Amino acid sequence: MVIEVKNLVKRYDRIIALDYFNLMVKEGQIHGILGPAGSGKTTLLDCILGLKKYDKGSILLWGKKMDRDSYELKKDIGVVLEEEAVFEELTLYENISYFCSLYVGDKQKVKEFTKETIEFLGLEDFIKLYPKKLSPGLLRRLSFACGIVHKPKLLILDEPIEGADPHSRKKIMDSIQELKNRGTTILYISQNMDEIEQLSTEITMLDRGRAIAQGTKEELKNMISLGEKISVEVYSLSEEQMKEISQLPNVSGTEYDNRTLIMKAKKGRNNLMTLLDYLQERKIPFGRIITEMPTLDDVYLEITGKELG
Ligand SMILES: Nc1ncnc2c1ncn2[C@@H]1O[C@H](COP(=O)(O)OP(=O)(O)OP(=O)(O)O)[C@@H](O)[C@H]1O
Repeated sequence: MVIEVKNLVKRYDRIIALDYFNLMVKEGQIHGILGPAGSGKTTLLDCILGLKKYDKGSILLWGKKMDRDSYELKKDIGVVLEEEAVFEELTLYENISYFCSLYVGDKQKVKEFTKETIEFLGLEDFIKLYPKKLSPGLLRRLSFACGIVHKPKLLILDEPIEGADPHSRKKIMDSIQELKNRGTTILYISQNMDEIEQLSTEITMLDRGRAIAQGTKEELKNMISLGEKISVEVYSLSEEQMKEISQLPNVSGTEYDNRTLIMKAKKGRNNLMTLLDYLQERKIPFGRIITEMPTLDDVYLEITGKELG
């Protein structure tokens, strides 16, 4: 196990930021931590990195306890935070090289790793620029480069693509996937369900410091009763017809807005057929049909009663 967090409790006076929180991250996984603002993500990160003391529980990295001065452990970890932590007085090249030299002693290796990382993130054309001259997307790529240049075995990412343009987002997301393919273990902390869904092999959902659900995205989606969301373009529907639709078998919710009927159905076969049969029998004209499987937001909503935000 790469990360093992057991019954972690962290309080700030009366606020319980982590409430008997458990997490297991296996080697080679991308483990996503998904939770809204204030759910305890940053606190968890600080505790794992040994930057904050906690009240109860234990945290082990590769079976060892991490402290502020656990240098041997820290050199195997790369961290990329939401806020850029680069030096304004160093160029892009110098920043990446500096972060590498913190963990890699051999000067030739530092050069080699720096060059490799610059190519990996497509930063060749910007090596002489100072951070102030970089676009937000390039700055994100620079931060990411500084976090991975020493080839850590564990990469901890906190909202790593927040504020980046689509091109830089894709570049970073592809790099994360590639690092995983090369065997890096990744903890991906975010409020964004799409990023988590796209990358994670395993997901932990966090609500008020508690791990409310853990598993693969398929397992999480199977935990809830919602099976699918069917949207049908319908030009008009009476209240009576809406009521009848809401009483069809398996239907758990209906909405009609902007000429679109949305029917939420529990897991089961033929939900779409049942609805279309109803519309046809009543000779109600309809247009485009879209069926969607539950999203991680639906899972979060059903378990906590709140949206991810
Ligand atoms: N230094 C602090 N003193 C008091 N309360 C704090 C402190 N840091 C965090 N908290 C509280 O602890 C809880 C968890 O906060 P935390 O920042 O870990 O959540 P988060 O999920 O990272 O949120 P965000 O995405 O907004 O950063 C929140 O209720 C927050 O207000």
